[in-house]
Amino acid sequence: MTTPIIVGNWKMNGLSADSADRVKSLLAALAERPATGTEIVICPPFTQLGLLAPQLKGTPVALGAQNCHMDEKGAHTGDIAPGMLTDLGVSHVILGHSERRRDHGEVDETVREKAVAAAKAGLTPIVCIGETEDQRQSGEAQDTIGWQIKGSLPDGFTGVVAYEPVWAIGTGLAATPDDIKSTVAFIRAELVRQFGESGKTLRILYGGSVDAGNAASILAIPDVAGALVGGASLKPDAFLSIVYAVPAR
Ligand SMILES: O=C(CO)COP(=O)(O)O
Repeated sequence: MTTPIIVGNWKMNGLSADSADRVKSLLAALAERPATGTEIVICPPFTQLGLLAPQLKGTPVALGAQNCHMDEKGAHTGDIAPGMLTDLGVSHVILGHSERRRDHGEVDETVREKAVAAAKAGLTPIVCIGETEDQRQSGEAQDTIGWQIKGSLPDGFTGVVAYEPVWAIGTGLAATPDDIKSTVAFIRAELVRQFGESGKTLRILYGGSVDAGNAASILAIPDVAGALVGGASLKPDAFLSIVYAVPAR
């Protein structure tokens, strides 16, 4: 059976005090009302990982990073190796987010290399794919996603795929459940084409303006295993509403 997964991507938000408070609120609520059977991951900025790791140890909330390098170590000023993340107790890593593709020249090939390195270090890669508004308008959404799947996911991939239409990120305009359903069906078909049997069980998340109001309708889509949440993950109440909106399957 597929384990649902809700991932909070804090992006470039969080100083020591507010991060610790946010985690404290999450843990207190989850102690009162556990979300048994749902994997919950928060991905704060690198600077918070070492501080939050002890707070999260032994709790139902796992710790993720927002990027990593593809090399184990070496002359890469300002970069973080996968093994440095596991060393802190990090278990997941977001790779190929559209904001990194946009701001840092991240391309499918580097995402793939990072996914290999992350898995080798014992991290679960969460690889992001999704079309821009221009690609959508010009009818290239599926081609784009198809290429991203081929290019970003390495052989033997066992991580998580996050479908995040770029136009839906941070806009308050989530894709409609019908659109998500048809795109996820396309992604599933591509995964099966690329990976055979194992492509049938890889988890697919949706991300892009998921909030407390729309989470239930998105998470009810049969092949959507969870959500990658940006803005709403900074508000414990909203994030918890999304966690609790996971349907029993
Ligand atoms: O990019 C996202 C998560 O990775 C989505 O961000 P928002 O939920 O703020 O739209």
